[in-house]
Amino acid sequence: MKPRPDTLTLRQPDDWHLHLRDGAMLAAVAPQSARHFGRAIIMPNLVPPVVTGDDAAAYRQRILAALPEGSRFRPLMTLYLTEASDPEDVARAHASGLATAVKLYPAGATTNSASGVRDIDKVRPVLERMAEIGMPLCIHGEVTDPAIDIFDREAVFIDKVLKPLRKKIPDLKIVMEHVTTQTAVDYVRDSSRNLAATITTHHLIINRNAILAGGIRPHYYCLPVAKRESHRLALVEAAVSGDRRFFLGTDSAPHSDPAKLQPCGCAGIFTAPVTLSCLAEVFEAVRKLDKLEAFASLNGPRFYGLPPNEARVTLRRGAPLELPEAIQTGEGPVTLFDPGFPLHWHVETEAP
Ligand SMILES: NC(=O)N[C@@H](CC(=O)O)C(=O)O
Ligand SMILES: [Zn+2]
Ligand SMILES: [Zn+2]
Repeated sequence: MKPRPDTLTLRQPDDWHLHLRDGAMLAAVAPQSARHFGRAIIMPNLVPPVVTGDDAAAYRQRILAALPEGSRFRPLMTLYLTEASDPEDVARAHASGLATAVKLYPAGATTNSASGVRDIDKVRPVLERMAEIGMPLCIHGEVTDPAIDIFDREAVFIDKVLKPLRKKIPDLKIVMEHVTTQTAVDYVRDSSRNLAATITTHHLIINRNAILAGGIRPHYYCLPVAKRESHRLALVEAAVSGDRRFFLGTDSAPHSDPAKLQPCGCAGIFTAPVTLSCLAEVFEAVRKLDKLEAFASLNGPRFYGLPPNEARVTLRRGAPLELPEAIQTGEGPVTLFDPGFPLHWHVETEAP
């Protein structure tokens, strides 16, 4: 049997789905991602949302201002698709290099999605324009029909929305964000082109028992909600497979503890600081550490048509990490994702 490796050097990973928020929260969480990641696709679900090219330019400046001195972290901006989005504005923002992608939230599907899309036909001119110019669409893939069980909303979205959309606009490049089901994994695997999926840190680690068994645990509540164990196993299999259509999007989504610990608490799990250590444990457990670089550092840039990062990070096995339970922010404490097992992999990065 091969001895277990104690170090692993990879091209610096990127995060293809990240919430940085704004104001005091942005100031606290941006350095956490910038420590480990080269780039991140920045989610636009602020209040009010980042809709236009001008909104994205201003938000990008606020993100850059929140980074530590000398940081090389690059925020890749997305535009929040509304029924009033202007195809010309979207195309201009893409052509100038300001916006990397557009984000589709079905109205009401998740945190700050009220300005999202109710009728997908209304945004067809934008989507057709994006297909022409090769601009990817990132999708929160859940239906919002209250008659559909929350555990089925992703699978129903694939049938009712995604399949018809991909038939109508086959040239549109789509990322199904934060997939949580075997159904979604199979759908992506069966597609021939223009479709990929991000997988989060937490969906590789928890199933729905983490939220509900033995007491209700709001810090494990996110959307799409974690599913049963067989689905988690399908996600792990996809992530470690090396298949280029699956890559890391942490969906690190900080909310203050007071906002989470409520009779109706916010959805979102804050994983950015522990993601690389968690992933190393997950990949190692199935003896696929050699596939971590593809998942975290190579497949994402390839789908987005960008070069992988030149910098390297080294993961080194050591004593279990001692992590704070929460980070302090100007909006109150934000609890860190606890994977429920010790994290032995320490992250060493090249100095900026
Ligand atoms: N994933 C979540 O549970 N929450 C995200 C929104 C999202 O990505 O759907 C958030 O912005 O808090
Ligand atoms: Zn989402
Ligand atoms: Zn998200």
